Amino acid sequence: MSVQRIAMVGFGAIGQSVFDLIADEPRLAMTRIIVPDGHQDETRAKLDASARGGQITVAASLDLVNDRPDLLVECAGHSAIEAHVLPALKAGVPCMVVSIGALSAPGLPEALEAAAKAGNTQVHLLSGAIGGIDALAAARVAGLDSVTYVGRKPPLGWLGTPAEDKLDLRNLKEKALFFEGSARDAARLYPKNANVAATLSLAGIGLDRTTVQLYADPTVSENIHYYEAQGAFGFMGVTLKGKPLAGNPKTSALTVYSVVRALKNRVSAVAV
Ligand SMILES: NC(=O)C1=CN([C@@H]2O[C@H](COP(=O)(O)OP(=O)(O)OC[C@H]3O[C@@H](n4cnc5c(N)ncnc54)[C@H](OP(=O)(O)O)[C@@H]3O)[C@@H](O)[C@H]2O)C=CC1
Ligand SMILES: O=C([O-])CC(=O)C(=O)O
Repeated sequence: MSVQRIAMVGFGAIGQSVFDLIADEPRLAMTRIIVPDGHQDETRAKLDASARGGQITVAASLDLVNDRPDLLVECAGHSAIEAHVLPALKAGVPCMVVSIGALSAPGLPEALEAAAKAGNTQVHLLSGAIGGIDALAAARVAGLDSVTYVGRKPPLGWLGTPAEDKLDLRNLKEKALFFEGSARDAARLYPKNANVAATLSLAGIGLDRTTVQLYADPTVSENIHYYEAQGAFGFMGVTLKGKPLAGNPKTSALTVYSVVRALKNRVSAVAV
């Protein structure tokens, strides 16, 4: 299998961990890291400290002419999908996307599909912090009746969200429900925590029919995701207790491993 030249968008908690974990795979060559203007010196310094930085360009945008990647990996956020993923797809570069919550914005899933079709390529929506997406998407083939999702995180994982207006997060003593509604409303109100709800919706029965409950829980240290699906296939219930990443407590470490798995599968003789 030939070496894959990879451009990665975002060098935050996920991007840096992915960079470290693919270091031992010579067929995955990171050639460009795209970060916002003003972050380039800081990113360069981190790369130089890693001893692998010499071959890598740090820039604010893609160069599809002189430095065309074989693959683009997005680990950044909503704006990166519009700024970098859509143009890469249109130019025929396959893309992997981790900011799935962004796809709850009206029109964005359709825009991604149109861009991939225009470039005759594919966008891979990664499973990120949740598991069982293969089974859920397969179950959809026979028809799903319901998908319900319950998200539970330590109170500080909800700082900076509207949960702060409903709960005293720093002094919470017991588990508290602060949102109940559709995945569409969950994604609108809690966009930075909407990745799992949006992933389940895309694999299952859509944003309006997927029901969501969100809890802050001072008794847990993990990000706990539970969902149930019912349909012609039978029933499934999945619990995932994800340890948070040190660099960002809102993000489960499993998200990083899902990116690494997808990248390694691209260059492995056997993909699993
Ligand atoms: N699918 C899933 O299950 C999960 C998905 N995620 C999503 O993954 C993404 C990354 O998460 P995480 O690494 O924890 O977040 P971080 O905030 O730690 O890192 C994101 C980085 O991307 C940068 N960035 C933002 N926009 C752009 C852009 N347009 N171009 C280049 N760089 C950009 C940010 O820069 P700056 O600091 O300047 O904004 C920041 O450095 C988020 O969208 C998050 O919601 C997270 C967890 C689970
Ligand atoms: O657990 C995670 O990494 C992220 C999460 O809850 C979400 O965005 O839905």
